[in-house]
Amino acid sequence: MAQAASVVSRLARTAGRQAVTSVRGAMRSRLADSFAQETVDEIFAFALKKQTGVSLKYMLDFGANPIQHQMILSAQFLHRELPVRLAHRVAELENLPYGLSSKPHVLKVRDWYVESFLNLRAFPAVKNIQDEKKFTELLQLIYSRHANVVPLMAKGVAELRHELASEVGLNELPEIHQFLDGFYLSRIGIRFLIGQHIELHAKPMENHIGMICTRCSPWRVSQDAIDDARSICQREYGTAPEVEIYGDSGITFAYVPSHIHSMVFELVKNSLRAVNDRFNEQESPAIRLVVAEGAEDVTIKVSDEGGGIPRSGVPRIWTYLYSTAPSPLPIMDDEGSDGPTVLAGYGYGLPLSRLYARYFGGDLQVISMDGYGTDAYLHLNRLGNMQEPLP
Ligand SMILES: Nc1ncnc2c1ncn2[C@@H]1O[C@H](COP(=O)(O)OP(=O)(O)OP(=O)(O)O)[C@@H](O)[C@H]1O
Repeated sequence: MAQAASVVSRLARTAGRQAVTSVRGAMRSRLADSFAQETVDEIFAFALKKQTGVSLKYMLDFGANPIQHQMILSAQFLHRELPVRLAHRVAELENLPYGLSSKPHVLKVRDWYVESFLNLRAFPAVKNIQDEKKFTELLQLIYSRHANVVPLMAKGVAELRHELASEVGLNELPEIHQFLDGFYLSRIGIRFLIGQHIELHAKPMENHIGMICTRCSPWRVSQDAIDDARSICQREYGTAPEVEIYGDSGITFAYVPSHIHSMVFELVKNSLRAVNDRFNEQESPAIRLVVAEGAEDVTIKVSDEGGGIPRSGVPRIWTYLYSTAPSPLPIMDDEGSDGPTVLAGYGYGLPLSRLYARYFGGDLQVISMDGYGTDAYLHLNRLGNMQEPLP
């Protein structure tokens, strides 16, 4: 697992470096159309700085006693680190192939990154708890500004796919997938760091250090995710197959419950759809979810008898915008408001869930038995001492 994650981070770092070096000319000119030369130069300089990763364990040790001194240290770290990470992403967004950089939705996302970069750079050094409080307000603003980045990027990529559909399928555009993987992975990291700092200010919850629950129960979180996925399935299909949980209900470990929830939700949602589509009105076999604890990982397996995935289609399930569900397009309005959650259709569920798992050194594997069903293995790194993968 650690090996897989380090390969991801190595690939992502290489891609990031290439983007930064080759972007020099294009970035300076396109950015200069919308921003002052001084801003362009500053972003360019920050895009060449090295990003600094943290581990879940570091966050746990650091946030165990969020005394004022630590809050200030955390704010100082973010004040230094976030502009570097944002500048790296601006550089990439300016240098995308096939004209993706000039798509209005992508430009809008880029402008959010530039705005947040400028806000952070304009903020004076954090020296005391008053500065730290104001800085946290800025972090809140940035956090909500970027809330709809995923749907907006999806819209830009969907537009590109539509344009190129006659020449080449998006699945044949590995650069776009590599970019999106790195971009979304970085976003997960940025939002986790900001979210963690903001949460340290919230009313303390038992066994919680910010967003991390030190006694997170994968069983309980999975049960919630199952309930949520089944209720959406019920709404769409009028019925929802049973989901049975097996394994040790007493397992607890330090992890971010909201991450587990969203990954399990996606997996169960996929299984519900497959089983429902295969069995229609007939009585369907239950989906089985197993929770197991090993020395390194907590693994959650979701197995269904929904007919599986044809072998030739398996690599495509990891690509963005591949879905066999009828598209719920228009994806979202310009502001990216999601509307009601639907059971499937964007093709983001699996690739994004895998990134969430990899962010903390875990992984997601999907093994299909065509004609029978699918097993998804979600490996969660229980030690959390992996360094963040940094694209
Ligand atoms: N358990 C499964 N059984 C059969 N096919 C599956 C299963 N899980 C995934 N797939 C296939 O992989 C495709 C991509 O899945 P993914 O979760 O990435 O996107 P989606 O569910 O179509 O859309 P969304 O972005 O809303 O999650 C699905 O459309 C489906 O064809």
